[in-house]
Amino acid sequence: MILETFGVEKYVDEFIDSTNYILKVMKYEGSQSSKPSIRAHSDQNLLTPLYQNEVNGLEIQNKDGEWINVKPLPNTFFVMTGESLSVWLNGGLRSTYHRVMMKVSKARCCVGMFATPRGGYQVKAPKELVDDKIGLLFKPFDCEEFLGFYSIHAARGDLELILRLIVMSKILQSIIYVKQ
Ligand SMILES: O=C(O)CCC(=O)C(=O)O
Ligand SMILES: [Fe+2]
Repeated sequence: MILETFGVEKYVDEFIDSTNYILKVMKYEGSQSSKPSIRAHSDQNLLTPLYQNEVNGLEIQNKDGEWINVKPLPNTFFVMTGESLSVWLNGGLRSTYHRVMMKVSKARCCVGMFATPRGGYQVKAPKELVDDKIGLLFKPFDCEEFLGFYSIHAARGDLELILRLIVMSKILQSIIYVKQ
């Protein structure tokens, strides 16, 4: 549906063939802490459909910086866009900046299907989405290589570098969106 919206549905097969899926089951104990159970971030993959057991906790940030509670609806998936999709669409969709804040004592269970570009596939916007006005906004990259680099540095505790990368990506994002 997203590819159709952007008029690039001819890439659907290539897109699906180059995607891996990781199913993650998460459980958060109930808590009323003011600290997030998952810090604010954007997923680095393509898309994340989430199913929640009707317990609040997920929040997303809007363009004005306000945190909005995502009300879990029965029999409904909530789909978040990741950084790789944003790159593939040449900035056409913004990745969803989100966090988990537990405010109730009831435990929250959540299932997420993380659709991630396969290793060896270069995430690059198709030519139809690159015009003379905005050009190619992001350097093509291999998501698996990037995630490997990211986790090695996170495991080494190289937090300063990670934080710098996150700040840089946020600055780049704001420059790109101001440009648009
Ligand atoms: O539990 C959730 O609703 C979101 C989890 C999440 O953001 C993640 O695992 O990246
Ligand atoms: Fe996430």
